[in-house]
Order: sequence, then C-alpha cells, then structure tokens
Amino acid sequence: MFVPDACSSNEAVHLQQRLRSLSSELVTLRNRLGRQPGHPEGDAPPQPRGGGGGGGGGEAGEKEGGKGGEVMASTCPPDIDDLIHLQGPLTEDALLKALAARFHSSHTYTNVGPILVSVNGYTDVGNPLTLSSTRKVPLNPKLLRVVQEAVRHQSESGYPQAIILSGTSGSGKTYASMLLLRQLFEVAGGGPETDAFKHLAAAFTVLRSLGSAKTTSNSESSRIGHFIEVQVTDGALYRTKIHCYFLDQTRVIRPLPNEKNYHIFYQLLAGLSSEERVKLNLEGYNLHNLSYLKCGDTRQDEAEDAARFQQWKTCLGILGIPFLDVVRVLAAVLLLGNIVFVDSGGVEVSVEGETELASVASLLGVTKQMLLRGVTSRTHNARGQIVRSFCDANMSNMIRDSLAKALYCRTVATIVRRANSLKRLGSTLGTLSSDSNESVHNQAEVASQHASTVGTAGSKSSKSMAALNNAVRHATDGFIGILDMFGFEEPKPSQLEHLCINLCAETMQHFYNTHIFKSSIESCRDEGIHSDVEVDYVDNVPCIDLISSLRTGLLSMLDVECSIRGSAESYINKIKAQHRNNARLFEPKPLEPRTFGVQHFAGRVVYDATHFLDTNRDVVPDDLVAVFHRQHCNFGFATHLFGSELKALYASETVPRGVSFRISPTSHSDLLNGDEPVSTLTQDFHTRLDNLLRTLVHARPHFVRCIRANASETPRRFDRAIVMKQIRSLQVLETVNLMAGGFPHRMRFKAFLSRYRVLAGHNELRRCEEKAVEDCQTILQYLEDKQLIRRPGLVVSWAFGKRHIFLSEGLRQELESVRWETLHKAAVSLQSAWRAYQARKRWPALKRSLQQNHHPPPSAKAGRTLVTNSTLTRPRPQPIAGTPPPDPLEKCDHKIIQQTCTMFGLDLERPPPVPPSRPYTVTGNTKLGYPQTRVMKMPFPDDGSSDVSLMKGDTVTVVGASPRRGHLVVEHCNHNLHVPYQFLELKSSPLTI
Ligand SMILES: Nc1ncnc2c1ncn2[C@@H]1O[C@H](COP(=O)(O)OP(=O)(O)OP(=O)(O)O)[C@@H](O)[C@H]1O
Repeated sequence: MFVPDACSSNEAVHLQQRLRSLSSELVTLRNRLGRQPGHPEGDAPPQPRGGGGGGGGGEAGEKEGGKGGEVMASTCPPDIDDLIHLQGPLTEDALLKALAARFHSSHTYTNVGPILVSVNGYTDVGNPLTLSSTRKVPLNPKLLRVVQEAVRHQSESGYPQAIILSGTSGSGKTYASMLLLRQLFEVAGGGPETDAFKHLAAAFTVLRSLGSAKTTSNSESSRIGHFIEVQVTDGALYRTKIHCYFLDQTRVIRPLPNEKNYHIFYQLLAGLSSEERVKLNLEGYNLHNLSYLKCGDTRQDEAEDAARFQQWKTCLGILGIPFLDVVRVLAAVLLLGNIVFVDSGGVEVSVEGETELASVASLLGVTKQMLLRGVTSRTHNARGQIVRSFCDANMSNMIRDSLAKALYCRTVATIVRRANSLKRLGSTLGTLSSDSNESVHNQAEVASQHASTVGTAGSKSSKSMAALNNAVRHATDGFIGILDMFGFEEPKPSQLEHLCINLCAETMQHFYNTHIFKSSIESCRDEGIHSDVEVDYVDNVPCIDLISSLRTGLLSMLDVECSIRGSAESYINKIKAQHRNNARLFEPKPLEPRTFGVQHFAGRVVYDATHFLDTNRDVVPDDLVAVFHRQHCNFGFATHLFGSELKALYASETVPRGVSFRISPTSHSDLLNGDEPVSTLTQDFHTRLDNLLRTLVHARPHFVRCIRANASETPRRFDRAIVMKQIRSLQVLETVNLMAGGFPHRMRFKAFLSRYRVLAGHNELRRCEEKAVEDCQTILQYLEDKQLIRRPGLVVSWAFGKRHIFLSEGLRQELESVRWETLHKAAVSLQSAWRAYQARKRWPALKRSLQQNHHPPPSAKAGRTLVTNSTLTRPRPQPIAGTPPPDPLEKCDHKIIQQTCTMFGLDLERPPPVPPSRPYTVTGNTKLGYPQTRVMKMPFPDDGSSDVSLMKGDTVTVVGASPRRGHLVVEHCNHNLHVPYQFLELKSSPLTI
C-alpha cells in the first residue's frame, strides 16, 4: 500500500490523490451497481474482511459483533476529526472504521470539511428532549463551530443562514437542534438565563409533548417538523420564530400497533389530579379502555409521564395559555374515540357510548343533541337545492374521527401561534406560510417602532410605519434558521403521512446533492476547470418526480382519485399503469391489491393505500363546524379553533349549506374565495415544502448529517450494518471524495482578496480591480514560497476560472488557519506597541517616583510606601474588541442619514426615545415586577474592575432590566451596577423550566 513519506513531495501528494480518486471511483461504481432499484442487496452491509468488495481496507482491529455486526474496536486513530485527513484509499470501510473509532472514544461529531457528521450514541435516551432538558448536556466545540460560522457569515454578509439537519428517524436531529439552539443563545443571545430562552424553552416543552410520539424507530420521534428562525442583528439574537409542519394526524385516532399516540395523552392520564379527572369526565378511564389509545402500544412509565405533565402545565402557564381550555379539548378527543355509531336498521344510526357522547358535548360546551346532529347528519347542495340526510354508521364514525383530528391539530396550531407571539406584530412579511407569528424578545423592536413614529401623526400612519420598518428590517437582516424536518421512515404498514414524510426527506437530500455535488460539478464545467476527482453521486430526482410531479406524480394522481371519489384499488391500478416502466415503483411481495412500493434514497418502503383517499381529503362537513358557532357553543376556545371557517360559513345566510372545510387549520384568506377547502392534505404539504425550499434557497446552508448508531436505542452500541446503510444513503463517501480531492469551494476574485489579502506582504499586491486575478495568484504564490499552505497528506490545490477562484477544502482550511495566525500576530504586535507606548509615556513619572523612594523626603521617613501612585492607578489592559468600529466615513454619510430620516418621518434633531424596558421578569409561571430582592451567586465584578463590589451571598435590590442584554440593574451603595442574570438568584428559589 502506498504510504506517503513524512515530508512528501508534491508528486507524492498528487499520486495519492489519484489513488484515492481511482479507488473511490471503483467503490462508487460498485455501490451504484448494488444500489440499482430492485436490487435488495443494494442495502446490504459491506462484505466482511476478505470477502471481496469490502472496498479495500478491512484490516485488523475490528471484530464483528454478535447478531448486529457490532463494531467492538478499531485501530483507526480517533483523533482524526475530519474525514478528509484520512490516509490511504478512501472506501466506505475506511469511513466506517474511522467513525467507529471516534464513536468508541466518545467523539460522536466528525467533520467532512465544513459538513458535520453526528453519530447518535443513544446515551441520553428517555430524556424528554426539550431545550430545558438538554441544558445540562455539555456543549460540543464542533457544534460551537457550526454556530459561530453561521453567526460570522450572517454578520459579515447579512445573508440568511440555514443549519440543516438531516438523517433517518432516530438519528438525533432534534437532539442536535436543541444543542445548536442552546449554543446560539450562548453565542448571541445572552445565555439560558434570559427571558427569551426561558420562553422558548417553555414553548418547546409544550410542543414536544403535543408533537412527539413513540414510533418503531424512535421512542421520542418528532411528528412535527420544525424550522426555527432566529433573527440575529449585529451578532446579537433579536427574535425567534418557530415554524411547524404537522402531518401525522392519523396517529390521533389510529396509532400503528407497535407505536403510540401523542405523548400528551399518556401524560394527561398519569398526571391529572382526581379533582381534575372528575372535572374532565375522565374518571375510570385508562389506556386500556380508551379506543384511541388501546390500539397502540399500552406500556407506560406512569411516574415519568406524571412528572412531565406537571412540567407541561407549568410551561403552558409561562406561555399564558389557559390550562383548562387545552385539557378540555384533549379529554374530549380521548372520549370521542369511545363513541361508536352502529347501523340500527332504521334511518338514524344508534349510539354506543351515550355517556361519552354527553361528556364530550359538555367538555366542548355544546348540547348532546347538537353534537349528535353535527356528527350524524349531512347537508347536500343538489344543484342549488339544500337537502339534509342522515349518515350511515360508517360515515358517522368517519366524521367523529375527523372531529378528533381537527380538534387536536387546531389546538396544536393555536398553541404554536400563541407560543410564538410574545408580542404580535402586524406584519406577516417573512419567509414561510406556516403557522407562525413572531416572538420579539428584545425591546429594540419597541424602540424601532417608537423611533419610526416620531414626527408622524395618527395611529394609522404609525402602524404602517412600523410595518414598513419591519419590512425593511426583514429585507435587510438575515436570519439563522435551524431546520429539523422529518427523517426517513419505513414503518409497517406505511401510510400517506409516511409518504409525505419520505418525500420531505427526499427533498432535503436533493437540496444537499444540489448544493454540495451538483453546483460544484456544474460550476467547474462552466468555467472550464478540470478536477482529478470525478464525484459520482446518486441523484434522487427520479424518485421525487415519481412522487410529486405535476400531473403523473403519485400525489397528483391521488388528488384526482379523491376528486372523482375513486377507491384505493383503482388508485393503485392507475399508478401501476402510469409508472409501469419506472424502476422506482415496485410491486411488493406477496402481492396485495392495496399496496405499492417505492425505492427511496434511503431504502425500499411498502405503502398501504387503504386509507390514502380519506386521509388526503382531510375534510370536516359544515354541519359539524356550525355546531361550534357561539350561538350554540359556550366554550370560547372551541369556537376559536374553527374561527376562520365559522366566519366564512356565517357570511352567507344558509347555514349549513353542504360545504366542507379542511381538518387542518386554514387561514381566513384561503377561505375567502369560496367555502370549499382549497386543497388536499398532500397539496397543502407540498406547497409548504415548496415555500420552505424557497426560503432555504436564499440562505447559506450549513449541513449536519445525523446517523443513528443502532436500531434498538442501545447506549454506546455501534451497529456496523445500520451505520453503513446510512453512510451510503447520506453519500458520505462521495462527500469525503469531493472535499478531499475536488474543488468544493469557489469564491469571486474580489471576495477572495478581501478575505485573504492580509496574507501577502503589503507591497506585493496591485490592489486594483483589473489586477484582481493577479493579486489572487500573488497571494497563493507568496504562501507557497513561504511553505505556509502545504501539509503532507492534504490536497491543497486551486484553479482560476472565468469569474471565480476554485479551492480545495484542504486549501481553504490552510488559508483560514494562516489567516487566523496572521491576524492574531497582528493583534499581538498592536497590543505590544500600544503597551510600549503607554509604558514610555509613564516612564518619566515612574522614574521620578523610584528616585524619590531611593532618597525619601524627610516627611515620608516614618511611613515609607513602596507602592507608587502610578502603580496604583495603572489601568487594566482592555481587551481588543472582536470587530473594529465601523469606519465613520463609510457609514455616516450625512446626506444619506437625512434622506433616510425624511423617508421614515424621523426627526434628526430629536433622538428616538429610550426603549421602555420590560417591567418584570418571568419566574416559574409568574411575572415578577421590580424591585426584587436577589442574592449574589458569585462575586461581581469578579475581576475587581470596579470600586463597588458585591460578594457571594450578598442580598441586593434589583431595580429594573438593564439595557445591556442579559443584565439586571442592581442598586448598591448609591451605585447602579449592571449585573448579568446568572450572577443573581431570587431569594426564594424559582421554578425552573
Ligand atoms: N448525540 C446524542 N447523544 C446522546 N443521545 C442522543 C444523541 N442524539 C440523540 N440522542 C437520543 O436519541 C434519541 C433519538 O433522537 P432524536 O429524537 O433527536 O432523533 P430524530 O432524528 O430527531 O428522530 P425523528 O426524526 O424521529 O424525530 C433520543 O432519545 C435522544 O435523546
């Protein structure tokens, strides 16, 4: 085997690069052959050592574990924290060993250049997986780097950033996203003691219980996709927004046999007090006699669920959401499942579960008769004639289920909206059309609104100014988004929701392919750059087309089938005929009339289409919606859940009139053009996914690829076959190939110069636009001559295109590290020059005082002091600020300021008012006003930089919030001190969230 010499020459590096590229081409070819649709062995684990086709490697140090092929040990050095530095031929086997070695030495994060690979070690299973519960988990420097990069890029360019987590279900996306969010708060948001953090943590606790459930692949699986948008302005966190994607409605009424319903139901039953149970008509009910729960897994840890329920209740309080309103709806949903309609032989159906019917009616604030009528009768519009009819038992049971689903998902949407809006702003300008409002965590927003209204008259204009200001801010400020969408799943049987979830995973995979592989290959081709490495990635567009193409995609054909009231069988026949030559659609064995299979990028999934049409229609009849109008319903929260629909329905005189509405909440504007639902479940999901992509396309992505270490959630178990399957589907080898030997980065010449011109001697560069390419060459030549960018084993190469300079990842890393060293050295020499200057300035006085001490004047004879005045008053060295102050000439053009002020109606002479600070802090679930008595947890200031100091244990008075982020104002000895939150503790210990 070729081993590079310690001081390898360029040829050696080049040779090694060729060797890598050849071996990886071979492996990729083998994988592609093996992974053709219809080749079940495509997903097989690699051959054991000596089995041929293991792709080289496969040397000593690794033992096959028992059944699962568990890797017990490996000889790969765990200190290789970036896979592009791996020596020897790059094969899947080599990657697997490297990841296993790091995993066994507790290094679960590994880089592939700028991309982070995270292997879930399952050491934290059983944790509720919220922002608060991960507070004790130590933050990892690799996650810190991702966040710092995002914040740096955002503040340098103002460009939105998106941290995109992907991986199969259970791979740790939500866990990593919580840690990233925490890290973001550490870097830019004042830490976890701020109100903003507590508020967001409470929102996540509430949403996790409502939106996560046990599935076959993950006992804490998120059934709600999240996109957390964090607005960062000048490196400081400004506001947050949670966008939620709720798909899995069927789980509310029919969890799969080995899975569970939403966690909140189990927590509710375990955590309610006996009085609350009576109030909610839940006395005597448990997991085994409630229909919506008993069809799933009925095992439960009651103590754990009860504890989580108490936390959930506390957090609802923090968000200002009435507990009783929400639990009334949840109890009604549970009891609805026990109402069964059966055909009586007559016109009307008969009811089994009269008690439950009465209970549900009273919980929802309607009469039993009204509810029964809403569920068991339907109004039809037959060519303008309004006709009423009774539903049969089947239809009545379906309407009952629709009601349960509608109540649940509308409650979740309402909570998301409420949780998202500490302060709701008029503008919905932004990025996505999801259930999201804005949560303003910083009083700067108020300030900006105040500022914008100075000099304008009337509330109308001030509102529009606020909206305009908001729009300008949104247009100019980038956000940092953390995307934790659904991971690939293959439950048995898979349903329509799973098809949507897998479409989402396919779309994210395509996004990755486009960004990492396609754009790199295409831009090299466009600019005539030749790369030695041929990156051969698997494009998943055919699968996305199969599912979502406009006319012939599986989803479009399903919509057509719904509109003609077809059946599951006819749908299956049509898709099989339409796609008979498409290798991605296969017939599962044994052949069943209602099933079909799709070869996804991460594996083959068999779907059962039995409920596809009903799930996709996603409708509730207006007869049922009308029941919740305030004329008949005295429970305001229930009326609110159907607010938009009721408004549209009661806009006309005939109610009900035979129209249907969506189960999922629909915005009022969508209902304006008619009362019929504007879309189906899948259309709606597709539109939202499209909007999300539009947002992502405008953001700079940072990828975190998550891998689960085993399929049984066993801590510290590394299952070779499971990991290998994910390495393949996530195309880790192809990524390493590109990063190690190709040109994954390109920069405009100007951008390259502005970042790296500090690396060449000042006189070396021409510094004019026409000579930009020459200057780039000069910088690289200069670094090469000084031997600053060549490291053995690292491919450092570049090429000049028509508009860009193309860089290998190795070169980018070297440039960044030389840049850091150069800036660091420059900072040190500036500091030392400044200190020397200061010392020289002080020297005459110092010299004089030393001389005086040597010949003391008679007056000082008795109490001789050796400490000179100048030593006492010597100022502490100030840290050099990270960002230099803005160049006044660049930023403060007086004319522009005047024009801007005129445009926004601001008065230049009068400064904007000081932002009013919030007159309280949030503690547990209560707001606590000022003054507050607090105790110092540690001394302040801890560096003795102030005359007044507070000691640990001192009782102090907090008089208000400081304008400084994350600080409170403490009045002490007639001084006002700005003390960070974390230094202070309330006298009576607060409830933590
Ligand atoms: N880095 C880690 N260290 C320890 N435990 C982890 C880690 N990542 C995830 N886990 C645990 O693994 C389980 C699954 O993680 P998580 O729910 O984040 O996966 P996911 O990819 O978001 O899955 P889904 O797509 O189904 O929501 C959780 O119980 C979590 O606590």
